[in-house]
Amino acid sequence: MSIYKRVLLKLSGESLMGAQKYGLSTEVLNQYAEQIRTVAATGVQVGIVIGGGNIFRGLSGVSRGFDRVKGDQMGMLATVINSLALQGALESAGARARVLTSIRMEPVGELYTKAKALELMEAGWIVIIAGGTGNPYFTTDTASALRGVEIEAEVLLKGTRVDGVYTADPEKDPTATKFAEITFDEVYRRRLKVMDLTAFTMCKENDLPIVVFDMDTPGNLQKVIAGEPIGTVVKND
Ligand SMILES: Nc1ncnc2c1ncn2[C@@H]1O[C@H](COP(=O)(O)OP(=O)(O)OP(=O)(O)O)[C@@H](O)[C@H]1O
Ligand SMILES: O=c1ccn([C@@H]2O[C@H](COP(=O)(O)O)[C@@H](O)[C@H]2O)c(=O)[nH]1
Repeated sequence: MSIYKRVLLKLSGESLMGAQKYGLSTEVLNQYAEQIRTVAATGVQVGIVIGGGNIFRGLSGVSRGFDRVKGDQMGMLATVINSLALQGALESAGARARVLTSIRMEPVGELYTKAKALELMEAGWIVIIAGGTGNPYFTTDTASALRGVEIEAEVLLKGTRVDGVYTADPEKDPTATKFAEITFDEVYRRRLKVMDLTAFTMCKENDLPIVVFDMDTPGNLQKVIAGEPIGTVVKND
């Protein structure tokens, strides 16, 4: 059962490492693929954007002497590697998945357009949108907000390794408490780090609600799609 017709799922690149220090964990990929296959089988249209932090981030390159634009392009290519890996895991799980890229690179994937993404989703394909926004100085959080708004998703599902938005970073402050629901304005006021500000503002201005939830627990994606209150909902008043 789904309360949504179309969703944009943002997956953390860093989470794809699992217990490793770098790269891709087959176990995590297969676990994510199984959750996504299950919800897509209920008829909900699924668009996906994946981060690249398990491989490369442009900013970390700058600290090692890389040019920022080249570093960001390397980061965007890292998201393409992750997207192809997830596509493979989805196919192995028996799902139909296609990769569209924000930077032209056929035959790796067809160039992303809104029309192509909608055509595929309406025909039952899971669509993975790779390569971030295609531009440096952005993040995949911003890419997920942008693509979520473009494809007219009803919600941006931010699947991450924490189970919601807290009063402070729960990985640093054990006394932090979780919000079941919070407004965009309250997140600004409290300076909480839900997503980077560019991504966050894009969601607020276009009235795209965000659900932050723990993707590492099997079955959670299904629960979020069914409207169960397991994460944190961020929305306008
Ligand atoms: N107030 C807060 N509530 C919840 N999480 C918070 C908060 N402040 C900071 N965080 C941190 O945000 C992180 C989740 O962000 P995210 O999923 O974007 O990870 P990422 O490593 O940036 O992903 P990617 O690899 O895609 O760039 C968690 O590690 C969490 O500790
Ligand atoms: O639109 C975009 C998206 C991403 N990048 C670069 O890729 C890396 C990885 O993405 P994360 O969101 O950090 O996982 C990012 O650090 C940027 O360097 C980009 O340039 N433009």
